[in-house]
Amino acid sequence: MNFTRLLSTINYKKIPPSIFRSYSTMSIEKKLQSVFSKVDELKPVFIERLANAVAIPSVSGDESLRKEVFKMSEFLVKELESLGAYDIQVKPLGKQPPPVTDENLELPPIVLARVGKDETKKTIMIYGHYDVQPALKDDGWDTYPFKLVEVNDKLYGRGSTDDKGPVIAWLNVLQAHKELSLELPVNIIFCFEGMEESGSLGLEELVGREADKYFKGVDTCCISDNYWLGTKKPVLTYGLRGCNYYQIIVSGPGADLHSGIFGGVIHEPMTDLIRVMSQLVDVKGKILIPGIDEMVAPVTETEEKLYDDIEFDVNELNAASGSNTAIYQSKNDILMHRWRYPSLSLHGIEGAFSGGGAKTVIPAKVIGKFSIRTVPDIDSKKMDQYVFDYVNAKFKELGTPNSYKVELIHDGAYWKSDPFNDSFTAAKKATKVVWGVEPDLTREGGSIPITLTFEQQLKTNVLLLPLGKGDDGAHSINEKIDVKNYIEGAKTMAAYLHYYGEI
Ligand SMILES: C[C@H](N)C(=O)N[C@@H](Cc1c[nH]cn1)C(=O)O
Ligand SMILES: [Zn+2]
Ligand SMILES: [Zn+2]
Repeated sequence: MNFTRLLSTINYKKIPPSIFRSYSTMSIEKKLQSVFSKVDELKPVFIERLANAVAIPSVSGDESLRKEVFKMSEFLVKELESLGAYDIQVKPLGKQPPPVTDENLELPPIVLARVGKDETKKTIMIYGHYDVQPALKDDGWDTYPFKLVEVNDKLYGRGSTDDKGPVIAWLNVLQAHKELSLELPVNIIFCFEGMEESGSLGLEELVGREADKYFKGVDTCCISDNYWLGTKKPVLTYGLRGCNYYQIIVSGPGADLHSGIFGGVIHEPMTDLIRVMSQLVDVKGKILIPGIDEMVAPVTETEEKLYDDIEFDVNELNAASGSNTAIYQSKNDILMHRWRYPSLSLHGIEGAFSGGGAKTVIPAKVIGKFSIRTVPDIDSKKMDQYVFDYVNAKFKELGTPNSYKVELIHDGAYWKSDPFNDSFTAAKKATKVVWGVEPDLTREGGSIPITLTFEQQLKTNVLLLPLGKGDDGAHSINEKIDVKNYIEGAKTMAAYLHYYGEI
């Protein structure tokens, strides 16, 4: 039975009014028992809802798929409407700023929605993103990336863990409450964006504009858009690295050329680019651009001790990467280099020959892409200048007549907070009640560009409540979320709302 048909079989009017009265005297634990049973009962519906979301290839980084990103926003609006959200606003963000191929490309909208309007209750702002990373079957996926496939209790598909799984899990929490006719213990404001994987363009300005309007009265923010550190233990997260993404454009010849005719007699753009890109970082991950490491905050004794309690080892890293390629073997080194030191990664070269076979071409124009993950206390603007100066100096050393340009595509700030506020307390209780263990407190190596803005603009704290495991393969091939994490994750979210509501 499809999801819409299943919903239509439920007659909400037939629920006796006595149910509403009985909840008011119930303990949180009793209410949660009902919610958990309902979540278990609705598992097939929840999986189908995620399948419908994954089927929309909402890749924000691919201009040709922008209409799919819009379609995904419409999908969310329909789901929110059917689950009782109100004041749903689809906020346009205007045109995508350069660098962009189509100057008229519209940014996907921000979807805002409210659930509950009880002034005696606290208000939680829940953020998630409905865009995904690119994915092609030919990248090496075992199955078509935009069809959710269940194998051995794991749900495979692009966005299953990042971030459609968690976004849909919040909607599942609404449905469980609705079907139980159980009032939510807090007011919720949803904020879903469609450009997170491409630098959250336009969102910061929107948050600034709406801070005292739509977001007025927010007590805390909760984001489910990262992952457990390993595969066994749930975590709560209090830090993120930032991300500044750059491109280097090199062009020379008027067209792609025959390497037999022009090889050895002209300056090749690709040779220049590779020479410069190879001088950005060494093979052990050391950033070669002067000035960046010098801005990193020193390690304190208190911080050093925090790593001792965390469950993780190099085998978990190797398992998640599917290799034995770790640079560091000790837990502390791995965690510090993932969480509190910057890293520079080379991502690709647009315009380079990348197919099978042996095409003998000299590409006329190539664009190298790389990013730097930033940490406290790196000054983002200063770092940009160091990058530009270094790349320009390296090109000058080449003495090439090819033209070159280095530019920032997007940036997003790092964020670090204190994991000892009411929101973390509620999430710790929720984790314990669902998973039976205390969560580890972690930082995340990835980035969620808008996090710091929420904290600053809404003058509140942010909790990261990840659902998926460290081996989910976010951004990689065969991305998945375990059915258990998806279902127990929804329970954890629900329990978090109830415990936060009672504080
Ligand atoms: C952690 C989050 N799920 C994520 O994947 N964030 C992206 C954000 C980003 C920044 N620039 C481009 N994308 C990431 O960390 O890569
Ligand atoms: Zn992502
Ligand atoms: Zn994400």
